[in-house]
Amino acid sequence: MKIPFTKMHGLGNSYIFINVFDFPIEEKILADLAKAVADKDTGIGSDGMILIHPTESADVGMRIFNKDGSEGKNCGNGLRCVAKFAFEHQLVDSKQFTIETKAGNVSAEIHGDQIQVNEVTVDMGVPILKRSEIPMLGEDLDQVVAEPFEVQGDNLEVTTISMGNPHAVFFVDDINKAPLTTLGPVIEKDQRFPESVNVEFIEQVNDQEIHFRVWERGSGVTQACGTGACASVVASVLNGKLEKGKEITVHLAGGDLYITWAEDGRVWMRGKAETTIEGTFFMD
Ligand SMILES: N[C@@H](CCC[C@H](N)C(=O)O)C(=O)O
Repeated sequence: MKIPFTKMHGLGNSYIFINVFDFPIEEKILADLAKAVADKDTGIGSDGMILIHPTESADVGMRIFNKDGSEGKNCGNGLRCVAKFAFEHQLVDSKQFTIETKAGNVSAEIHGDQIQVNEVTVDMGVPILKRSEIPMLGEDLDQVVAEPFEVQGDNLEVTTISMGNPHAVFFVDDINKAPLTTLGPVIEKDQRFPESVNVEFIEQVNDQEIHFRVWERGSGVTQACGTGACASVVASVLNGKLEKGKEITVHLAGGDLYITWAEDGRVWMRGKAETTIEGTFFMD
């Protein structure tokens, strides 16, 4: 099978995008296809795969698959890339439109024009805080903020947020010493998170900036995570480290995202989306 693809990234968080408006793909091969395209040696190399598909409920639909073939429900960097792709390929006819995800519909706005999309803003919706809806096991509190969390003998504090997908946020004094590759994979699969979890480490810089590193569920260390950046700003506000209603610059390994947890409860994300390769993937 010869599959046309576009490789895009948001701040280095890269996905292989397949436009299934033009090229329908059988459901049963999706997990294997995601693993195959993501493989850097025998495939293209990416953090996963995203399908851009027709839908009745929004202007365009998106499905995200992690590097290990598991399906996520939301992807902030992917949303900005899908918005750029849909606008540039005229799947939509205005700069503001809606995108369906498995976590619900969001709206996106293009900054730029057909020649150059500079940035995309996405209304990421209202974060979910209730413990059972993260989901996280334990007493069903309305929010889990700075809760003691013992892992491999380390006594940490966790704040959990769902942006349609689950995030466990930990504050550290020095981002360069965050236990990303040691505790990241352990926390990802911790039994307290029945659907596994994306793991973020945050260092507060001042009242407008944070440093951010992520171990993503199903993909491991990535250069950036849009939903994780949103979750981290929400977690910082809940811990009294940042103010609601202010735009926060999140410094990720791959660049900056601008996130606001607005007074009305909605989270806004603004940042770049870029195209790197177009081609054909050969699959047996
Ligand atoms: N990189 C993404 C999130 C992708 C999905 C995630 N790994 C999950 O399984 O929930 C982003 O930019 O938000």
